[in-house]
Amino acid sequence: MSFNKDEDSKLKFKTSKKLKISPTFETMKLKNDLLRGIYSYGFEAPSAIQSRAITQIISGKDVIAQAQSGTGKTATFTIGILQVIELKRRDLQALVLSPTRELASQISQVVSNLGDYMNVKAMAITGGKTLKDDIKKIQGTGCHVVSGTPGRVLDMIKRQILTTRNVQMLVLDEADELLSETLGFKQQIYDIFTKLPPACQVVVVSATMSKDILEVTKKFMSDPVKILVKKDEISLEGIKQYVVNVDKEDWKFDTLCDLYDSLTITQCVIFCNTKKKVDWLSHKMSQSNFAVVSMHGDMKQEDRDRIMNDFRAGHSRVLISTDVWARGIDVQQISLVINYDIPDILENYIHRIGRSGRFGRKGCAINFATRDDTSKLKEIEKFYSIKIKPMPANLADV
Ligand SMILES: Nc1ncnc2c1ncn2[C@@H]1O[C@H](COP(=O)(O)OP(=O)(O)OP(=O)(O)O)[C@@H](O)[C@H]1O
Repeated sequence: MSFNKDEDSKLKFKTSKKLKISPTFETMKLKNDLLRGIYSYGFEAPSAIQSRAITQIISGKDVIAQAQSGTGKTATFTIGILQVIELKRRDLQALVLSPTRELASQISQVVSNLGDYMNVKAMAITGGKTLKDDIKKIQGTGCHVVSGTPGRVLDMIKRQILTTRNVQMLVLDEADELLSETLGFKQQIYDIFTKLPPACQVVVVSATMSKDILEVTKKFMSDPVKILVKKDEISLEGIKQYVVNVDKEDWKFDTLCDLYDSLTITQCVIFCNTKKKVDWLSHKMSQSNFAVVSMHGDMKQEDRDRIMNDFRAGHSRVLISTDVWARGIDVQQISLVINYDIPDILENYIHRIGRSGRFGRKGCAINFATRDDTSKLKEIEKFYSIKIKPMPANLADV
C-alpha cells in the first residue's frame, strides 16, 4: 500500500492570511463577455474556492488552490485564464496539464463553454490520436488555450508545433497526481517547465495535496498564494459513505448483483483496482444480463471516447473503470460510487467518491471490504477523520 501517512507532517503548507473574498462574479471585475459566458453556462454565484482564488489568479500571482472534489476548481482556473488572455492575438497564452485524456478534453470544453462569447480558441491535445488534425487546427485558427496530457504536449513543443514563447500561465490540474513519483509524468512536466518563459505564472490545483507539490513550489513558483483545506475537511458531508463486509472476494459479485437496481436509479461508477479486473467484472455482469459499460487505459481511444460520450449522455448508467476515472471527471448525474476494490492509494479514495455529489448534490459511496481490507479502510477513516458505516439494509432509503 502506498498510504502517505507521514505526508501531512512534511507538508509545510498554510493557507495565506487575509485573502480577499469576492461574494459575486461581478465583484471580480471580469470582462463583460466572460461574465455573460459564466451566467449563460448556468452559474449564479461563485463557490468558496472561486470567491477566493479567481482574483488571485487574475492578479498574476502563483497560486496553490485546494478545494474539495466537485466544488468548481475547473471554472476557477478557467475564469482566471479567460480574464488574462488577449483574444486579439492568436498565439498560445495558457497551458493546462492534467493526467488523463478524458479530463484534458473536459477542461478544454469548459474553457470553450465559459469563453463562448469571447471567441476563445481552446484545444485538447492528448495522446491516442493522430497529430495531423491537431497541427492543422493550430496552424489554421490559432489557439489561445491548450489543455492536454503531459506526454503529448511535450512532444508537440519539441516538434515546435506548439510555441510556448508567449505562454503566461501554466495550470497543473490534479497536481499531486501529475507530480507523483509513481506515474511518470513528473519528468515530462519538469521538461515542459524548462520550455516556458521564466516569468510564466504557475497555478497548481487539486482536492488533495502532497509533498511532491512542495518541490515544484520551491523550484518553479515564487511566493505562491495558498488556499488549502484541512485533512479532516476534505471529505464532503453530502457524500454518505458505507461499507459492506463481504468477508471473501468471491462474495463481492453477488453483492453487486443484489445492488444492481439501486445502481441504475441515476448513474453509478464502479471502481476496480486493475484493468484485468474491470474486464473480468464487466464480462461477468454482462453474462448475467446486467447492462454495464467499462473503460480503462488499455482500450483504444476511439472506444474510450464512445463509452465516455454514451455515459455522459445518460445512454449507459453503470460504468466499471479503474483509477483512470478517479479524478476530475464531471458527470453530474452520478449519485453512487462503488469501490468494488478498496483503492491502494489513499488520496484516490477521496477522488473516487468525489465522482458523486458534484457541486452540492447528494452522493453515496459503497465500499466492498474483504477481511483483508479492514485495515485499509480504518486507515482511510483515520486519515480523513471520516466514519464509514455499515450499509443499511434498504439502500433506497438512503
Ligand atoms: N459557481 C458555480 N455555480 C454552479 N455550478 C458550478 C459552479 N462552479 C462549478 N459548477 C459546476 O460544478 C461541477 C463541478 O465542478 P468541477 O468539475 O470544476 O469541480 P472540481 O472542483 O474540479 O472537482 P474535482 O476535484 O473532481 O476535479 C461542474 O458540473 C461545474 O459546471
